[in-house]
Amino acid sequence: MPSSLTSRRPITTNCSFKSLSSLPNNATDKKTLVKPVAPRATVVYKSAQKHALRKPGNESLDDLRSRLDEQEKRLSLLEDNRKDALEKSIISEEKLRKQERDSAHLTEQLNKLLEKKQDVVTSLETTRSSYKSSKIEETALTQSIREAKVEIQCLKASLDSQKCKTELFEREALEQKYRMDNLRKDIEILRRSLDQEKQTHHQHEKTRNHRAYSIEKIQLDLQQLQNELEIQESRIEKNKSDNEKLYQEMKESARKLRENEQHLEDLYSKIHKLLGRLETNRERISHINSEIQSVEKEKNTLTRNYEQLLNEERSMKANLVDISSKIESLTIEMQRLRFREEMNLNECKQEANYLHDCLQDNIEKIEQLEREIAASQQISNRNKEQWDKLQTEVNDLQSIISQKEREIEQEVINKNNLLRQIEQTKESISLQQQEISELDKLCSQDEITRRYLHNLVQELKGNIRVFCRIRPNLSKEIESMFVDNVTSDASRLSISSASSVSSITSCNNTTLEPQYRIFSSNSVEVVAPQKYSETNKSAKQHLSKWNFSFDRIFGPESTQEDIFEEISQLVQSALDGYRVCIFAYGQTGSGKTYTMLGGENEGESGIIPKSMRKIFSAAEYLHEQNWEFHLKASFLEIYNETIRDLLADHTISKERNYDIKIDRLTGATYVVGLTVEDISTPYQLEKLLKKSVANRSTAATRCNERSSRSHSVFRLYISGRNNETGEERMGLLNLIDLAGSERLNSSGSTGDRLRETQHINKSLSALGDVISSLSNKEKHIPYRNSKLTYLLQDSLGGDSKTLMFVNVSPTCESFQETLCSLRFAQKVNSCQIGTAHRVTKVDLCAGFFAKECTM
Ligand SMILES: Nc1ncnc2c1ncn2[C@@H]1O[C@H](COP(=O)(O)OP(=O)(O)OP(=O)(O)O)[C@@H](O)[C@H]1O
Repeated sequence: MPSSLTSRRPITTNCSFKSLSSLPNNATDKKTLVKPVAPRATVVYKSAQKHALRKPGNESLDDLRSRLDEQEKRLSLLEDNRKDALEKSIISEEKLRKQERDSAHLTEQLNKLLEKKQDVVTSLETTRSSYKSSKIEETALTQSIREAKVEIQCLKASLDSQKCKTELFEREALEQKYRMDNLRKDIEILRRSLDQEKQTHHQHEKTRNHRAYSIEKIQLDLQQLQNELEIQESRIEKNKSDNEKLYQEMKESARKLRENEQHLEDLYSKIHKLLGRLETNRERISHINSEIQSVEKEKNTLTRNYEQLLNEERSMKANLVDISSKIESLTIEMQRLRFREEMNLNECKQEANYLHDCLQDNIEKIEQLEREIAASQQISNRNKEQWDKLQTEVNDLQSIISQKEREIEQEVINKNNLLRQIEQTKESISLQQQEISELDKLCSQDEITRRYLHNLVQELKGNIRVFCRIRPNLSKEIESMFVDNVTSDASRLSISSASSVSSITSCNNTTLEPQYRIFSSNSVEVVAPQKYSETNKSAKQHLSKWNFSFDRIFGPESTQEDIFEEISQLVQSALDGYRVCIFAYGQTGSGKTYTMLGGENEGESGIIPKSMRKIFSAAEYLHEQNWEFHLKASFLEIYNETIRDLLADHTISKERNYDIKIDRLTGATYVVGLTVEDISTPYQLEKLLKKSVANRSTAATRCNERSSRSHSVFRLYISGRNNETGEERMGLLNLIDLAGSERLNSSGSTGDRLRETQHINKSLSALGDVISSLSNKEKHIPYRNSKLTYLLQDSLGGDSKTLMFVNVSPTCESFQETLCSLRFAQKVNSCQIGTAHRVTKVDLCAGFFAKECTM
């Protein structure tokens, strides 16, 4: 304490006096200082005085001398004692002086320490005052933060209320949208009901009154809807103004937030400054602490000095103890101060942390508020857009309503007109219905007559018929012809066409190449130079001629439709319950597959797909006459005299051995284990055909790169029943694409291909043999000579209808083959193989059809 410290100074002087007072009172100079050693000298002096009191005359000289020596000794002794005392006094004097110096030094140091303490106290006071001011600032800041918080809360509350309002608005907007949707649906329903009304209006006169009533109702509803729309509009208007207000409020709150933000930023900077000041105070305190530590160190050294001095000088001890106690009290005070300072510092730190946290919170809140403001702005924008949309929709709806009103008016006018028309139409319909029933009767009679006449025609034509089809030159063939003409064969002569009916030239218009001249629908003349003639090479004529006549000849210009038109009656026969067999014969590349299955392009479908279409449409037509048809199909190929199921998996079909059997009851042939699929839609049939075509074995030969080296047999089993008459029919349609007929030397085949060709030729000649045997009415028909004839035994007999297509290729290279094919076809054409019979015993046939499926 300053007062105590100031009172120390006089004490220091006292202290020095006190130390001196412990000395003898008269010992203020050197002479008096000798006296303390007197006791010993006094004893010597007293004994000398005692000797001197003796009587001098009574003593001897020796005694005197000895006494003198004694005296001299005593004197020297005294002198030594005196010297010792003097030395000791000098030493003690020096010690005292040193102690005095030390004490003066200590006093000086103490004074310095006191000064330093004074400084520390003053600095502490200034720190305290600055701390107080910072505390005041802090409280002010806390207050302002609190205020800011309150403001933020207010803003939050206002934002919440705005949010609520926005949500409310959104909900309202949704409700409006929902209502609008409902309105739209109502309008849609009304429109539909209007349409229905229109229809019913056309149908029944009775509903007229009801419709008028409903129209009125609709009009009323529309009126109501319009009113509702107006209400909605006013609501939307109100919402718009609310929205505007909300928008303004939001703007205001955003502005306030921005201000608060600014304020918070100021607060933040103040806190920053305060923290800086706190930091400097902390530094100062640490500095003071270090000083205190140094003082403490010094104090310790001093204490040690004091303790030494106390040992030497008791008088100083009390003062030193006092000083040390005071120093201790000061230290305690200092510690107390330090503790307080630390406390303050901790408080400051906590406060600063708290302020920092508050600041962070505020920043986060501000950010959140900003986000919320942005979101609410977006919502308001969206609401605005929705409102605009709703308004446009309302406008649209209004225009639709007005249009609908006009339409309704028009409808009312039309309604009366239509009513009149309905009456007229009704009358005409009743008349037409009468006519139709009459025509129906005539139709069923016609159908019976048609079938009878058709079969009559078929029988007259003969049950085996031959059609010849000459395909056109293919583009690649024409190209190669052109190249030949230009490059190598300049010597060729050109001749004019000899045909007045229809003619084609196969290669070019020269006499050196064969020509096919179609004179009528059933006769063709083949003209060729002698080099093409096998028998007549040495003949004098330049040209050889061959005439062929068939049931029908189709030239290269004939289309697939032309072909099918001619054979469609045969397909009809299959539906009528006959066994029909159509096969295509001819050399490789002559157009057999094209005729049976068709070409790759659209509109080139052949007999098989066309027949299927015909059967489905005819079955549909006959369904009206109570006929119910069931179709089943199988597709097989005969390759190297081995049967393969084209509807079964390739690997299974390859491994299996398919045997042909004959049903003894019906005489029908069937293949054991062959796949027979039920067909109920044209799509199923199309799928089946695709599958079988993919499975069909093809191999490349020199003659045709897509040459099919097997006979393919498509069999369609048709069973029909008339539910009214109970009549039953069972037809079978065989559509066969035979393998290419080639002469061994022309095909150039070797190895496997040679074997294939041999098998093909063998089976084709077996077919010829069967036909000729049938024609000659031989007892034994060699059906078993090949798998093909054995399989077709039931369809090549007298009670079935057979049609053979002889396909002709017009190329020069194929001429010899063509000639062979035409000759074979001519032979077949000359055969007469009996009259066809319809199969009507369904029960028998059912067994026949079921066999292929099960065995
Ligand atoms: N009438 C035709 N009109 C147009 N092109 C045809 C005609 N006939 C056949 N062709 C074409 O001639 C080529 C050979 O025909 P296709 O494959 O039908 O002969 P193919 O007699 O079945 O031969 P293969 O016995 O080798 O199977 C094919 O490209 C085919 O499109």
